[in-house]
Amino acid sequence: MPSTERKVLLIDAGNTRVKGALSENGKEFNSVFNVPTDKFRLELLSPFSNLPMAVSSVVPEISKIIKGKFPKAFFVSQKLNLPIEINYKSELGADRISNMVGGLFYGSSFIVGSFGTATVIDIVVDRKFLGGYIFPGVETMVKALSRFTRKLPEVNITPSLNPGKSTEKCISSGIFVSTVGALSFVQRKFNLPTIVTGGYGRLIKGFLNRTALDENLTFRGIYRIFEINGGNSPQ
Ligand SMILES: Nc1ncnc2c1ncn2[C@@H]1O[C@H](COP(=O)(O)OP(=O)(O)OP(=O)(O)O)[C@@H](O)[C@H]1O
Ligand SMILES: CC(C)(CO)[C@@H](O)C(=O)NCCC(=O)O
Repeated sequence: MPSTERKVLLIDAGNTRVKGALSENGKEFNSVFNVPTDKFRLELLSPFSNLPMAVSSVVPEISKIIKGKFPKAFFVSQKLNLPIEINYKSELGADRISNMVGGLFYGSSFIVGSFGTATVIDIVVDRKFLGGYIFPGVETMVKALSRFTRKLPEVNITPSLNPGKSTEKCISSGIFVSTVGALSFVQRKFNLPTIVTGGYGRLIKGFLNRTALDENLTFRGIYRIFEINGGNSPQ
């Protein structure tokens, strides 16, 4: 079989951006697109329409349009056979499931920190999901402060834990400390190695101990879940 036929198109549809990557082995990931969620168009998938497709989506509209055109596309969900035991009273985000399964690459007990539109911290102990934390993502905090106050501007975040001496620096440090501080608190509580992913993961990693950065964590998990559920077998 030519190698192109074994490639899988992986899609991570988040609230701010939709990302696509190709992988042949679940270890290397070649980014093929990364677009704002409201600019996502099916044409982006046309060059890959012959490949199997595995999707993690937390955006129902994106799931719907992909399913409409590609009914065989594989979607990550709690209903699948998963290598992590999950007992959750709501529908757990597909990105959280994928990130935790991606985390198994590093061991069977860990913390995942995902810094997207929302910041999510999830705890896995002995391949069992213990629970998590969801709070506003870094950019979401920036926007919310500006939106709900009269005098606070939208600022760029500079990674610093030092107290600010201007409005801009106070907001930047405040949001940075609140995000790094939350993860640091959870690390102290659970004493587990940590994997961070998402836009601000790179900036945050440098301020924490026992923390690895994996920008492909979601793709890693999607691929693994696809594989475990026989996504490679002919239909
Ligand atoms: N390399 C980077 N350095 C700093 N900030 C970044 C970087 N990449 C993305 N960001 C910012 O981080 C935020 C989160 O980005 P990321 O792509 O991880 O998630 P997202 O797609 O925005 O979130 P979601 O997955 O929830 O849609 C975005 O607002 C983006 O502006
Ligand atoms: C928490 C987010 C927004 C993080 O992307 C996503 O995983 C989601 O929409 N989750 C659904 C709700 C939940 O996981 O409990």
